[in-house]
Amino acid sequence: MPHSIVIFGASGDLTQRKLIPALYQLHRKGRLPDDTRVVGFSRTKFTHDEWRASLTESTQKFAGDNFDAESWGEFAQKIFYHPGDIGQAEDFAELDKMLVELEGDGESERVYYLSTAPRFYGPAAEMLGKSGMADESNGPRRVVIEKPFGTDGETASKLNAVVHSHFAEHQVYRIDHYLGKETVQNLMVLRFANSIFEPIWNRNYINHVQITVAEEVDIGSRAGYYETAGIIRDMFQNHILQLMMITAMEAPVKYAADPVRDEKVKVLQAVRPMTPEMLTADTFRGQYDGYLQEKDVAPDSQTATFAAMKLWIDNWRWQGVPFYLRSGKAMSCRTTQIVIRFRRPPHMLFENTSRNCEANQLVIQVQPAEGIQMHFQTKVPDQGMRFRQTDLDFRYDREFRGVMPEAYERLLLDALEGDASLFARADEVEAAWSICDPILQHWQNENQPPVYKYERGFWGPMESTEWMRETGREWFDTCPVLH
Ligand SMILES: NC(=O)C1=CN([C@@H]2O[C@H](COP(=O)(O)OP(=O)(O)OC[C@H]3O[C@@H](n4cnc5c(N)ncnc54)[C@H](OP(=O)(O)O)[C@@H]3O)[C@@H](O)[C@H]2O)C=CC1
Ligand SMILES: O=C1O[C@H](COP(=O)(O)O)[C@@H](O)[C@H](O)[C@H]1O
Repeated sequence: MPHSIVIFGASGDLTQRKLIPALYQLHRKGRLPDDTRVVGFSRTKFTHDEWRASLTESTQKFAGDNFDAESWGEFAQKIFYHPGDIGQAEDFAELDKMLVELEGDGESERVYYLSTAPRFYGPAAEMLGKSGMADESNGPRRVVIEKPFGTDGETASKLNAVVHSHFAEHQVYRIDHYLGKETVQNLMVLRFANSIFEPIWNRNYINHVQITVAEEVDIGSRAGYYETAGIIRDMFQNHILQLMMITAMEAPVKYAADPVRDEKVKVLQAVRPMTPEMLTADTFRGQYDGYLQEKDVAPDSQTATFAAMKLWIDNWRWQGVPFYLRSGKAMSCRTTQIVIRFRRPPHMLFENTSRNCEANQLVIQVQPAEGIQMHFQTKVPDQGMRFRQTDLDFRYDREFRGVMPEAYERLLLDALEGDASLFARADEVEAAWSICDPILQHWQNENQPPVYKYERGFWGPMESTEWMRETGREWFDTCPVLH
C-alpha cells in the first residue's frame, strides 16, 4: 500500500535537523515501506526541486558521515512539496488532491506530522478533519503532534478535545523524543527482560531514585520560547516524567501501546499531590548567571533554567521511596542519568571499615555515555577486610559500536507502522500537567521559592546540593567519561 508522510512545517528547523535526516536514514537502512513518499507543507514558495535542494544541503550537514550522494539521490525522488497555509481550507483541499495523485487510486496509509509552531496544532488538526483527510475509510490516517502539548493542563485538555473532534485517539501520536532514545527503551528491557532486578526494584531494597537531565548548553537564541516555557514546561512535563514513569511502572501485560501506557499513567496517578508546604519544601528553582543578559530576556525575569524536586509515588511498590528529579541548562556537562540508590546492608560485619561502605547503586546512563553501571563493594586484596567501590560497566559504544540511531528514526518508523507504544496518550499528557501545574502556580507567587542563582558549569545552585544533603543524601554529580 502507498505510504505518505506529510510534514507541516516543512521549511522549519526541526524538519531540516531531525525529521528529514531520520527519514533518510530509514531509507538507507531499507526500513521505509515500499512506495513511501515525503510531502512538505509550509507557506514558503518552494518548488519540489527547490525543497529537495535545500534538504540536500541540510541533510549533508546533519547526517554527517551517514550521508552518501547515491542513496540521497534515490531518497530525494521520494520528496515532494506543496506550498500552503494552515489557515486556508483550499490549501488542504489541494494538498489532498496532490496526495491522491501521488498515491494513485485505492487505499493508502498517511502520517501527518505537525512540526509547526504549537499554536497551529489545533487548527491543523481541524483543517485535516474538515477536509476529510482524517477519514480512515481509505486507509489509516495518523497525526503526529510535536511538543509542547499545551502550556498547562487546561490548554492540553482543550487541544485534546479539538484533536479528538477530528481524530480518534488511536490515530493520535504525541511525540516525546526521549522515548525514541535507545537507552530509554533499554530501561524497559533491563527491567522486564531480566529476572534479577524485579525482586529488588521496590521500597524494600531501594532507598531513593535520582533522575538528572543536565545540559551544558544554555538557552542559545531561544529566549522567545524559553521565557514563557522555563524548565518545567520544557523538560519536566515531558522528558523527565517519561523517564520517571518507565523507571517506576509495573510490568505491562504485553508490549503494546495501551498496556504500556496504562501502566505509565498509573504511576502519574499515584504521585502524591503537593500541599503548599511540600511545594515550598520539595521544589527548587534556579537560574544560571548571565541568563538575564541573554537576548530577549526580561531584565527581571524569574524564569527557571534549573529545577529540582522530590516526588512521592504512593503505591505498594514505592511507598516511602523519594524520587529526586532535576534538570538545568548551562550545567557542568551534558548527562542524562537515572540513579537507583539501594539501601545499605542492614548489619555491617566489617566494623573498622563501615564508614566507607557506600550503598549499592545502579546508574543508567541515558546519554551521552549510553550504558549501565552497577556500583558495588569489593575486597581490596591483601589489606585485611578493607574494601572499596568498583563497577560492573556496560557501555553501548563498546558492545554495539556505531549503531546508535537517532531517536526520531525509531519514532517515525513506529508512526508509519501504527505502533503508538512510544507515544504519549491523551490522559498521560494531562496527568503529567496535573503534576506540573501546581508547581508553576506556586512559583508565580513572588519568591516562592526564591530563584537561586548558579554559576555556569556547575550542578545548579549550591542550595540544591545543601537541600539534598539535609536529607542525608548526595546528588550523583558525575560527568560521564566518553571514549
Ligand atoms: N527545533 C527543535 O529542535 C524542536 C522543535 N520542537 C517543536 O517542533 C515544532 C517546530 O519547531 P521548529 O521547526 O523549531 O520551528 P520553526 O519555527 O523553525 O518552523 C515552523 C514551521 O512552521 C511553518 N509555518 C508557520 N506558520 C505557518 C502557517 N500559517 N501555515 C503553514 N506553515 C506555517 C513555517 O514555515 P513557513 O514560514 O514557510 O510557513 C516553518 O516551516 C515546534 O512546535 C517546536 O516546539 C520540539 C522539539 C525540538
Ligand atoms: O525538548 C527539548 O529537548 C532538548 C534536549 O534534548 P536532548 O535529546 O538533546 O537531550 C532541550 O535542549 C530543549 O530545550 C528541549 O526543548
